[in-house]
Amino acid sequence: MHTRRVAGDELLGRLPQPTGALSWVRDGTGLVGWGEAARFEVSGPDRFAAADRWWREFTDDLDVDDELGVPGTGPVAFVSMAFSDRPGHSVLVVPEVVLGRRNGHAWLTTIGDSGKRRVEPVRKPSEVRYSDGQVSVTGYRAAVRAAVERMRAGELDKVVLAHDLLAVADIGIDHRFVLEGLARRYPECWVYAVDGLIGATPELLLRRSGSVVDSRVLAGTTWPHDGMSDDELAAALMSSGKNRDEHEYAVASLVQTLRPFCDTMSVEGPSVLRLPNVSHLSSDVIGTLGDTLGGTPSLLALGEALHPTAAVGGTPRADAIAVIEELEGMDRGRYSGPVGWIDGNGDGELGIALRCAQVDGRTARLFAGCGLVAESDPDSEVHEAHAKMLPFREALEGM
Ligand SMILES: C=C(O[C@@H]1C=C(C(=O)O)C=C[C@H]1O)C(=O)O
Repeated sequence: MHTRRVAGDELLGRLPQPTGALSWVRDGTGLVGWGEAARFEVSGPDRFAAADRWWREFTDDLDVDDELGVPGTGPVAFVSMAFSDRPGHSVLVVPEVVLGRRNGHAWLTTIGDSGKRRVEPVRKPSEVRYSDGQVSVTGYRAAVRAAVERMRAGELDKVVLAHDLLAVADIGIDHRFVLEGLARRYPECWVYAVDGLIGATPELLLRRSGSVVDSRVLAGTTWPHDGMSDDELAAALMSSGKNRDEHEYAVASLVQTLRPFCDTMSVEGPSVLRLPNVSHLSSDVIGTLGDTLGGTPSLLALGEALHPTAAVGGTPRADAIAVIEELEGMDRGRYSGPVGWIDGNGDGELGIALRCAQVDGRTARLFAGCGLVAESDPDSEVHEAHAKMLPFREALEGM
């Protein structure tokens, strides 16, 4: 395999075909890929370790010719892990072609003699119809109410419940059309696509660049309502005890899990991250990895320890997972699991797969969830989940 410097500043615009897009792009930088040189699928509680092992063996056998030698050059796999230990299906895809841009570098990596693909024009659907997914809005409201009762009874502190929505377009969905729409409206988010899971997430589970790791924790959300200005919404979010509690649980759980791996750690925040559809309380956690026996842990090994954070599971983690299994009543698939890319040195970026849908032909299954605490109101949470589905809906409809 070869990595070469290239000129040009397009990423998503270079994807040649309507399906099979691979993407991890934020504000014009990142990686896109196409073609499949290799694929690894796995499920179960050992999925992270199995994926890590497979990737190490795969890269050990490669003959790499890399002109640049920076994170994202050389061998790269796009990663999308299932939320749940079971059921669940996780996947690593090694593209035939990777196009990357970062820190003033642009590069093209190819495996074998591949790369030439017919370029098909991007297609826009003219009609999209929606219907209930596995969990309707009514079912979701009831599940939220039941979860809030459990928290008022002191059974747990926080749990994240989600529901889904089906969209059917009049033509096969062109992954590139959705990705371009998401990237245009959400430049602050990581716009991703792996094996049909497509979305724009504002939340970074973990990035590893050598010994430095960082994470963006989000929890505590508001959305435009009651004619409030953006500044009023942000001020209300910062001073909301309910949202600050929810946020604190998420930061504390991340720090606690990452600490054993780190020599130093710091937290910046919370501040308000403003997106077109919602605003979140946001904190950045930065750490330096310490040397454990045999070196520093890979991104996938760290992802295994961190997932699921309180942003998508809850607190305490095991109690929250049990409540999700009991009350949510759907298979999340890869929604709310880690998604991103890894390279041959164990570096890379894993976001949390939010604001997304699983796309298959003309159908997209959209997901959104909300962090619940004892003070949560079921009607507000229904509105919040609706607001979180807007990015994908608007991109699919071409708004
Ligand atoms: C679970 C989702 O989002 C998470 C829940 C949040 C909240 O409840 O405030 C905020 C950001 C995410 O951590 C989702 O978008 O589906």
